[in-house]
Amino acid sequence: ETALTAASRPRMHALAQQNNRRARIVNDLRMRMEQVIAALLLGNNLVNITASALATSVLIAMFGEHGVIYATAGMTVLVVLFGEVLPKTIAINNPDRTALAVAPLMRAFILVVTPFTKLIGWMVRGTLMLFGARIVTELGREQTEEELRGAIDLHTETAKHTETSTEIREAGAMMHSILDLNEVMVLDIMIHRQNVTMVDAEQPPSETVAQVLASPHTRIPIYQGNPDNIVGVLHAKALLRAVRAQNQPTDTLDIRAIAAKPWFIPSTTTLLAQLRAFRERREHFALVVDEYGALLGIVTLEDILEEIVGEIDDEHDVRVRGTRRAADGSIDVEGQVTIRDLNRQFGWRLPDEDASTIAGLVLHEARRIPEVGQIFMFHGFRFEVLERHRNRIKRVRIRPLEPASEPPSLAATA
Ligand SMILES: Nc1ncnc2c1ncn2[C@@H]1O[C@H](COP(=O)(O)OP(=O)(O)OP(=O)(O)O)[C@@H](O)[C@H]1O
Repeated sequence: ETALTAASRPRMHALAQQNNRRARIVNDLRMRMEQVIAALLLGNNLVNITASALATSVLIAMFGEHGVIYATAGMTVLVVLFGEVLPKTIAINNPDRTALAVAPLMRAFILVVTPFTKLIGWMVRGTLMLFGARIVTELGREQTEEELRGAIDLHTETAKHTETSTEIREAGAMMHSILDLNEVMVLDIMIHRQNVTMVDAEQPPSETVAQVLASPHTRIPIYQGNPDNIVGVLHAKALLRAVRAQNQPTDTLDIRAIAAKPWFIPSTTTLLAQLRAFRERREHFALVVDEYGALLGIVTLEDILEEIVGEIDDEHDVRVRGTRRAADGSIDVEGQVTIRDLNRQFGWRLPDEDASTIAGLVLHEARRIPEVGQIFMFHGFRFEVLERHRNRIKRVRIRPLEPASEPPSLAATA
């Protein structure tokens, strides 16, 4: 029982995948732990009680009434030593090997005593139900994930002083990020609409060509009338082909006809779902909309992959847009920069549960529209509002506080 409980779940799973018969039996037994415990206890008690009864009767025959004391002392030592401590110590020190070794025999034994254990099972369940208790034989999804995260950290921790520790730490961070994909939404990582390069469908095509050439990006959304009304996504290569194929002046190009159909996705889509959608649709670019269909921003395949592997810069990419290091070491950040990007670039741990942009975080913490020049201190950082436009915070200066001067809660000064 000790070995079965302590054996590594991931390892048994991996062995079973490689067709290891014994590992399959271990997994199978673990699925019905209730039966295993009942069978083992039955066998255990049967052996212990029979041995004690025999020893007592033999020793009484030899020493008279004192035989009871000798039998109790002798059997206690034997049972505790050879029946409990010794086998459990072996099992706990080598759970995987022990579990694999005993599993087939244990399964056969369980089969034989099934009629009795079934009876015991009913009685146990009946009694538990009487007290309103629930029986859990396997770990839930959340617990398994916790266990997996713990295993990753343990692995990283043990490699701390080895030559490959940096690689292992990076690999550990990637594995955590993969597990996060199911929890993070596109809203948290998208490029906000204000930072998206778009072109007006109604402007002269030659201007569009100039804008596409000037942009570091390959896919440019086209809007008609106002930026909320996206009518297509222009691929730079499609534009190049059209320009090349056309003998007339560029201004006669039909930009809307060249553009691909826009693909809109809800902002609450998880990164895992979006990754799958990108692969299934063989697309790299999606427009993120809120529940009313209003455009919030864009997300690309690269943005999701960066969540796993960290920043991927290609020859045209710009480092986190909207951040600049000030002379005193603080960072000037545009309001629309996402908290996730900042945390990643500067190794900070600002919370991104209540707001996804830095302006949103300041508004959330300040609980009012702050004035320019106002300073806030929270989450171990000092935030100074540098620029505001109407109700929007446009620029903030951020500086990590010295650990000693970190205030316990929000403090605002005008
Ligand atoms: N039109 C756009 N406006 C603003 N940001 C964009 C635009 N297109 C892509 N990005 C952003 O640029 C980064 C790189 O994305 P991605 O590599 O998919 O596109 P790209 O910059 O057009 O480069 P590529 O030519 O490799 O496709 C991502 O963060 C993505 O969100």
